[in-house]
Amino acid sequence: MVFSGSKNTLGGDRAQARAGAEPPCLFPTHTRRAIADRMTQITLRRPDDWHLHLRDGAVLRAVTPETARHFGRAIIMPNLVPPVVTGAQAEAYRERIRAAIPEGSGFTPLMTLYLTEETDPADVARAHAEGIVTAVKLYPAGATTNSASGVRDFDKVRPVLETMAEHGIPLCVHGEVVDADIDIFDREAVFIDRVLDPIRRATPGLRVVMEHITTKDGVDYARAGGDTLGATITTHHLVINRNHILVGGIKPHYYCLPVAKRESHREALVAAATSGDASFFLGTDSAPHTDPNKESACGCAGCFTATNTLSILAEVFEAAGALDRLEAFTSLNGPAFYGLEPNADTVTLSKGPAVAYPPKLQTGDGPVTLFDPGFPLHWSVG
Ligand SMILES: NC(=O)N[C@@H](CC(=O)O)C(=O)O
Ligand SMILES: [Zn+2]
Ligand SMILES: [Zn+2]
Repeated sequence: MVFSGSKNTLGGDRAQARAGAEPPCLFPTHTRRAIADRMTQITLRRPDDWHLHLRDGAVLRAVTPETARHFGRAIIMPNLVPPVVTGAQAEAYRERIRAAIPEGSGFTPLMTLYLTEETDPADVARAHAEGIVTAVKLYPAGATTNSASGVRDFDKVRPVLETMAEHGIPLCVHGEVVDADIDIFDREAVFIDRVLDPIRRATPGLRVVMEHITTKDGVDYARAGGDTLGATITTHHLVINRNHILVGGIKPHYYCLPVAKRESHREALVAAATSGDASFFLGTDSAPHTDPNKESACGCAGCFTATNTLSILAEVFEAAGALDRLEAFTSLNGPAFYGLEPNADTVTLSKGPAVAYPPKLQTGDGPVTLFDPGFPLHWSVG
């Protein structure tokens, strides 16, 4: 990562800010201004998104350019209707995505298979060996959007998981139990104890990504999990807690799964994302639903963040005094976990007057509201 000033300059300023001291006026005004100006740009290896929903049809065509504009690669979620369950279906879906990528973009979709109790281990191994599929996605049946075909009996998928461990194919996990007697705010923590930990113990070597973690429990488990365990964190879970959804009237555009938790959990997520720890990397979980499907008596879960994610993340990292660790989270830790090189090219973020994003993305199926972080965004990309 290149700050337009040196890292030492930034570190020095931060140390002074912490000590409450004024920066010393050792430089003539024009030199000081030049240093300040240089602090307002950061150049990062081009980010990747390790958890993304592109959907299909008209929505796919509308949202793909939003991600392709800033990101080098993305792990594409397979929860279409019907889901992407075979290598052949993943290959066909990849073609539809490629057709929606704007001319001249270097964006690469990395495909996943939707794990079912009928998944054929040989098909998974073949699709991975042929470079069609990067990972396999585990949805507990009923846990989230389009998860009805997911797994009910985890013993039934053991042969697939063993094949994946053998071939180094990562398992991406939506980590929530679905038991009616488990409170929705506890479902992630209970999943770790009852499902995830037993799966990892039963299948040593299996590489697992805990997707979109929302709790301190998730942070602690991922941090202690060693080289075979990683965790993605979304943009929106770094910004909102459960009050944002419920206080002052129900806010459907802040409803996603796993549902945002209390503030102390959000703080644990920010601490993890900004720590530089290689266990944690960006997976936006940008999940477009059209407004009528969100603003409904039974609204869909998902926040659409592809368009403004990098601007929001720069604000979050700046507020945490951790702009120098943004690149690890967006661009380095993810490729390292997936055994890939970081992107060769870069993006530059510049700080200036507040950037205005249109509140909605228009699609052929209707408008999709962008996630509103609730604070002004001063960092723009490009
Ligand atoms: N995160 C969400 O709230 N929704 C996702 C599904 C998922 O990632 O669980 C979706 O597909 O809409
Ligand atoms: Zn999920
Ligand atoms: Zn998702």
